[in-house]
Amino acid sequence: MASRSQMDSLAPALAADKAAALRLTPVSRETEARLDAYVELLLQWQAKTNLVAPSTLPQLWTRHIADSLQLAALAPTARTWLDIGSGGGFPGVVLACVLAERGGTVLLVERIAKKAAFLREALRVSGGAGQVILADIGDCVDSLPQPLDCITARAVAPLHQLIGFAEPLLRPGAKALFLKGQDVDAELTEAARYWKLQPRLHASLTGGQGWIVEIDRIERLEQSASASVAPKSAATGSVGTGE
Ligand SMILES: C[S@@+](CC[C@H](N)C(=O)[O-])C[C@H]1O[C@@H](n2cnc3c(N)ncnc32)[C@H](O)[C@@H]1O
Repeated sequence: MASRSQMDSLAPALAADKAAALRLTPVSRETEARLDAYVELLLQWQAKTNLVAPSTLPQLWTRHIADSLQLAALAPTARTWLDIGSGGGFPGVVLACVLAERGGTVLLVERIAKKAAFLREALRVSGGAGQVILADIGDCVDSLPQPLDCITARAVAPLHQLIGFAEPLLRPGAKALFLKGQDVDAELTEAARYWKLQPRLHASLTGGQGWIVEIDRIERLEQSASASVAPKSAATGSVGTGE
């Protein structure tokens, strides 16, 4: 566990970062309280289980929580969510905190037992609305409760693989929201070898080189094909217009 003095020395930076994050992605007092409980637990577990890159801890709220919260605004009517590879809880636990108030639930699929144990404890202390499934997503797609309204993933696998996981689950009216970094164009080009897509790209509210790839329809190509997806230059660049 992180020592008391380590946590105390982080407190001023975290307080400023939290204020910045909640200006970007405002939440209710109830959701904020849930997120506070989650953050406290994450800081306690961080020393024994590497849940986030240690260098990002002072920016925990902007780099991780606001990054996750922005997805809720892109699918405001979605009730049943699936987060693939939730790890330390991004975006899954954060979305569970939002959905506890909004109404809805998140399935958090994680294949590492220690992280799944953390996720269960995070849902317990925060009161987030979710369920943890300890499994490889490739092994449990067929047994997941359905229908799903929204599928998410961050930092889990290349886009073409995520699309492969999502394809059998993405019914009409549902969508996938994948958080991606600066290589999004290359990932879209690679994905277009296997899938016919019409993705929408949203620039991340949290800045940097982040993008959200929104996909609401996936067709498998019979044979490999050259790129058929829009490059980043055709992005909407807008968050909050996805519904
Ligand atoms: C780099 S971490 C990212 C965690 C979190 N999504 C985030 O953005 O902070 C990737 C996580 O995905 C999990 N993971 C990778 N492939 C997976 C799979 N096929 N099924 C379930 N979990 C997977 C790993 O165990 C790990 O916890």
